[in-house]
Amino acid sequence: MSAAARLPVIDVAVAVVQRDDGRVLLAERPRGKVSAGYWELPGGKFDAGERAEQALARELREELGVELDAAYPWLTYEHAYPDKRVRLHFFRVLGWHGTPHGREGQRISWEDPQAPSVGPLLPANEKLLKALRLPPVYAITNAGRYGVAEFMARLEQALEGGLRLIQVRETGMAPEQLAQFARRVVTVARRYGARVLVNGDETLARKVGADGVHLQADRLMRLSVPPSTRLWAASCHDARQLARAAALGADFVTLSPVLPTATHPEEPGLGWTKFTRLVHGYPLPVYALGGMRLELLETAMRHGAHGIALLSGIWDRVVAPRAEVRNS
Ligand SMILES: Nc1nc2c([nH]c(=O)n2[C@H]2C[C@H](O)[C@@H](COP(=O)(O)OP(=O)(O)OP(=O)(O)O)O2)c(=O)[nH]1
Ligand SMILES: [Mg+2]
Repeated sequence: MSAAARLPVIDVAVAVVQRDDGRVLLAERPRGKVSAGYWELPGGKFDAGERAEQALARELREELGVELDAAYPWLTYEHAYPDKRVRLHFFRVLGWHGTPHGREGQRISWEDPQAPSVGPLLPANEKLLKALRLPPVYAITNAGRYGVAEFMARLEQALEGGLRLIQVRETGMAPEQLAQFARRVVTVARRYGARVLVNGDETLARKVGADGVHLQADRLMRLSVPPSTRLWAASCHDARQLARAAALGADFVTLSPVLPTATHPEEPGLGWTKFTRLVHGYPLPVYALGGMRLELLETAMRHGAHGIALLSGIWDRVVAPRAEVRNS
């Protein structure tokens, strides 16, 4: 056992307070506390007998003078400092009242998680910022259903509507056709700053200039070394697979099937209760997959999901074009 593993773990509730414009509330650690001068997300240690949500509400009141109305559990991960280990229980704070201000004399600032202008941040927060850069919707291509030309039009429409993360998965295409299709998806995604993962094939992902690879669960379980692409994700269906993805350091996972799907309507799926149980305490962002519709995003988040993954529930939808997000 390493020295760090022997240190007791301190549970900490941490608030991800995000405005509609995506900016996140960061606070400077006050003078006199450990790591003074570092910037962090507001929060603090559980008091004896407190549950995570209670600690979160109390810390927001004490540190920022705001009352918590609604928070969804998000990631939970541990970080080892030289002299201690902390288990950070992150929550997305979606409702609060009052005006946040530094009640302990600390500076606070609403920051773009992509490029915070304050710092240094606590080293433990790096993973969190990476997770924050993942959008709420992950769309899986379905050109087999529409034909490539029609699909590309729908993809463009979804990108106009704000889609920023795509998985290329076309089981019916021959290799050359798939490569050509994946290239087209990457080209159009780039114009919107959207990221693309290719299902199952690292070599193809590199060849077409995609951001990474998305592995099926059986590949994940056989893997000894994680893919070296910028981004990688895996499909999980149970606790063992989730644990494996976490151990290998995936950027995110999908967990499925949550609800009955169009292709397997007779299968009940995990249901939200089991989904919540599986993702409770999990360190990586989880997209709920299976029977999802855009309307279910908030339900999924309430049950601990980072977001939702959609295969059919997105392309059928006519998304109103928003001229202002076009950056081609
Ligand atoms: N609040 C917060 N703490 C973090 C983050 N990342 C991280 O490693 N930590 C660590 C730093 C601290 O060792 C611990 C939280 O302790 P704290 O000093 O905020 O605790 P507290 O608010 O209860 O303060 P106190 O009662 O000890 O004065 O967790 C983060 O993003 N926010
Ligand atoms: Mg604190």
